[in-house]
Formats: sequence, C-alpha cells, structure tokens
Amino acid sequence: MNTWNETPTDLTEFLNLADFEEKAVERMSKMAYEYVASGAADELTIQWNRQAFDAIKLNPTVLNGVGQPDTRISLLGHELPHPILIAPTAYHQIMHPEGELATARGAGAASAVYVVSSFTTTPLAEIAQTATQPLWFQLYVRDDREYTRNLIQEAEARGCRAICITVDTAVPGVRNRQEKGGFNLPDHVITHHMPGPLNEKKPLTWKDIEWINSFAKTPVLLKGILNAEDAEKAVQAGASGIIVSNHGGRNLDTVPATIDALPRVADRVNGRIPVLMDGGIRRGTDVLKAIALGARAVLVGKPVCFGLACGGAAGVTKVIELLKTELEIAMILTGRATIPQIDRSVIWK
Ligand SMILES: Cc1cc2nc3c(=O)[nH]c(=O)nc-3n(C[C@H](O)[C@H](O)[C@H](O)COP(=O)(O)O)c2cc1C
Ligand SMILES: O=C(O)C(=O)c1ccccc1
Repeated sequence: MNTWNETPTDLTEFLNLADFEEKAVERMSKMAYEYVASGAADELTIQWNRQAFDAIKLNPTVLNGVGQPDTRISLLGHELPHPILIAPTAYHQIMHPEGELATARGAGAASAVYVVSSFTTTPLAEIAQTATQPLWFQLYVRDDREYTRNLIQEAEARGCRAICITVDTAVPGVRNRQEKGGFNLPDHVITHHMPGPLNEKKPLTWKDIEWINSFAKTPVLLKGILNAEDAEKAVQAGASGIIVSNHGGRNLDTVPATIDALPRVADRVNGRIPVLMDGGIRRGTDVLKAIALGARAVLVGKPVCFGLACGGAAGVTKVIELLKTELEIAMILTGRATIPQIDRSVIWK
C-alpha cells in the first residue's frame, strides 16, 4: 500500500490542459519533466502534431437545437461514455509517488479506459485491483516468445480488455533532450513486467502479429501506424483496431502530424476496423476534429502525465474531464447531438 499524506492540490485554478503543463514544470524533477515533455531529435514532429490541429478550422452550425450532447461511443463490442482514452505512458512513479495506482483511480473517476504501459512501475495485479473502469494493456514485444505469451496471458487474466501492440519502436528514437535531462530511473522504481531497457526488444514483423493473434483472447490493436499501406496490412494481419500515432513525436522525427495522417488511414480502412488516434490532443475541439477526420476515439499522453504530476488521481481525472466538457461544448456549437454525427462537414473547407 502506498501512503500519500500530502494535502491534495487545489485544482480549481487549472482551467485547461496547458495549465497542467505549466504547473508541472515547477512540480516535477527536471529529469521527469524532460522525459515526459521531450520529443525525438529536433522535435519537429512534436510541434507539427499541435500546429496541424491548430491549422484546421471548424464550421459552426447555428440554431441547431442541440442542448446536452451524447458522447457515448461503441468500441470493440463495448459502450464507453466518451471517446477519450488514457494513452500508455511509462514510469508513472517518477511523476507521482502513487504512480499507476493514482492513474487508475483518476481514470476510474473520469470513466476513461486506461491503457497500461508495458513499462508500468506498478504490478498489473495491483492496478487491476484499483481500477473501476476498463483497462487495456500496451505490449512491447521482446525477443523471447514465451515471455511475450506469458505477458499477454497475464494481462488477459487481470481483465485487460484489449492488447495494443506498439509497432513504431523497433529502436527508441534519438532522444537528445531526454538524455540532456539526465534520464535515470531511481533504484526503487521497478518495471515489474519489462526488466531491462527499451532497446532490448526485437524488430517485429507482420508474422509476429499473426502469431500473437493466434492465441490472444482479447482484441489486438496496432499502435503506431501512419500510412494507408501499413493500415491495409494491419487489417490483413487480423488486427481488431489501429491507433494512428507517431508516439507523441518521440520516435522518428519529421514524420507527419497524426491528424494529417489520419484521413488517409481512415479512408483505406473504410470502417472494417476502428481507427483511433493520438498525438497533440489538448482541447475538446481537437477531439472533435479527430473524430470528424475518421477516429473512433482518441488517446491522451503527455497531459495525463502532467495531470498525474500536479494532482495525482484528481489531476488525471481533471485532465480527462476538461477535455470531455470542451468536447461537449464543441458538439453543441457545431450542432452534433451524438458522436456518429461528427463527420467531415464540421471541418471548414
Ligand atoms: C512519458 C511518455 C511515455 C510513453 N511511454 C509509452 C509506452 O510505454 N508505450 C507506448 O506505446 N507509448 C508510449 N508513449 C506514447 C504515448 O502512448 C502516445 O502515443 C503519445 O504520448 C501521444 O501523444 P501526446 O503525448 O501528444 O498526447 C509515451 C509517451 C510519453 C509522453
Ligand atoms: O518513452 C517512451 O515513449 C516509451 O515508449 C518508453 C518505452 C519503454 C521504456 C521507456 C520509454
């Protein structure tokens, strides 16, 4: 059991996701902040993820009679109250002493699916005991097939409802800024399910995906697809879903913004499997734009880490709730009563 006796942070002054990032700089160790905030190399992709959202204009609809929008979605056979998921991020114990347990509680209070990273610093069993909302598991595939099979089976046994295989990290990116920040895990922070560093993984092939699909009992999603050709292969390999992602700009610098990559992937997939996206979601209008351009749901990475650092579970909850409230406002002002009504006509051409 963790005991965390500090007075809870007053979060009333946090009005948007940018406020969390601004305050997180002061609260986190330099090492942890630089780890979370940094991107690969010259950080062009990390900037483009945001700039591309900002460049998309919305088309309002007046006198539309929408009062309280319905944000529910159906995803992989389940109904979710809203389309905002918590992206897998490693090492929550360097962000807050309660680590992933706070994230799980925060996700529960915000009715959000929490995708637990392979590099969780809390055992999955403890997270599963704390969680009150669905968990998914993010998988880094390692060389040892038995290890990978056991990890998937453990995640499934703990009740995780989907496996997201991260396919964009055959090697870690050129993380100059993370290195300059002195990245180094304290001795007491242990990655229970992933001993050893990120770069001991094997280069994956489509055959590995088919192998995992042959025994996985839960839906398998591929996280880190950016173009239509790979999306088509994912469908052919039997994936149950795709997450359009550039890993938050942390891996291959100068790949495009995910919101620019999304429409082509969505067009090619053409509804055969759900397409999710992440990268740069900071406002409810970003969620609306992603759905308009073909995403069934979105995931949020860095802002959740900053929420966790600023306010533990309550900070995580507030980050998700702010986005959801902003999404509802954007739905009202564009005249969309339900998520399926958000189509490309909400984008200003
Ligand atoms: C601190 C941090 C750690 C991350 N760790 C993982 C991870 O363990 N596995 C993974 O698939 N993606 C990881 N990611 C990528 C996120 O899942 C997600 O793709 C990205 O953060 C989305 O962009 P955003 O931060 O702009 O929301 C990490 C991202 C951050 C910021
Ligand atoms: O930092 C990351 O983006 C990431 O994916 C990761 C994965 C494993 C270990 C450390 C970081």
